[in-house]
Amino acid sequence: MCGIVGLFLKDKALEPKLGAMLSEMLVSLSDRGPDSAGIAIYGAATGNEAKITVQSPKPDRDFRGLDAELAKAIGAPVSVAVKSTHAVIRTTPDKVDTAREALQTLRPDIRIMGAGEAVEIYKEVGLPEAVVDRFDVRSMTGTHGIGHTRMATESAVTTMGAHPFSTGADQCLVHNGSLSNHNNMRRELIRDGMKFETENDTEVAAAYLSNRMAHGKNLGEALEGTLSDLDGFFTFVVGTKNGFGVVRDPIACKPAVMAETDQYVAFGSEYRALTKLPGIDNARVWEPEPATVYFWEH
Ligand SMILES: NC(=O)CC[C@H](N)C(=O)O
Repeated sequence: MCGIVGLFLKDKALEPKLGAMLSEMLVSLSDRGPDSAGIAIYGAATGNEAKITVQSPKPDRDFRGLDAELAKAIGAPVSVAVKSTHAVIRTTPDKVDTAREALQTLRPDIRIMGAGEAVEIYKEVGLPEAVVDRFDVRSMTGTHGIGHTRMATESAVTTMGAHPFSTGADQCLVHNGSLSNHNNMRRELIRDGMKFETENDTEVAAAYLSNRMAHGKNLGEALEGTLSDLDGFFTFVVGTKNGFGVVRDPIACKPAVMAETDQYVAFGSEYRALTKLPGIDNARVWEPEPATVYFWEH
């Protein structure tokens, strides 16, 4: 099982409702995965601000005074917006790597969920409803987003094992399925400098795409590569700063449905995830083909 959703807006008028629509879509698939849930929301990048979403098992201790300590350590302005166990740290784009390093020393228990100019990632153990409430995702505005509710097949049920997995700036991925060559692929990617936080197969798929894009491929080309380089079952839904992509393995045994109108492109593991979207009755609705890459960019 596992339930995945994605929503890529074309109509700016819907942006204030992105969090509410994506939350509704994910909650409707709760029975596909009780272990953990997560959502990535992309807001418009301003070009002069970067965001690092972090998680702490002890938020009261770790987030208190962090803004001033981190600003001093990296020599740049920092703000910290706390939401339950997560916080979004904002600083200047050139300081993201320095800030990540400084965090390891200042707050060793903090985990990084993702970073970039546009993305914020919220994920925890528990059902979608609880996760969406805890992080007030329904009130979030944005241009596109992806979400996941997990029934674990690989690796422990932990915050870090929850999807979306983010392995590159503004990149993240959710997955329904299981990969059979992820250990070999992980070793190959580590040899090429990629870093891993978990034993999870999906993290390998995310890192594979980040690695290919770091080598100059665009999102569509990187997704195409999964069809020859990754073995096993997969439906992937992927977000980048401006883009949104979908690919299914050649057998495509995991359910998937897409809908497109003038206002949005939407993905759901099942049609019930799409039923509340505006104009769905007149949308073009289709099952994405096996071994076929779909992607959209703003
Ligand atoms: N049921 C699934 O699709 C699981 C996805 C992935 N293999 C995981 O364990 O997280």
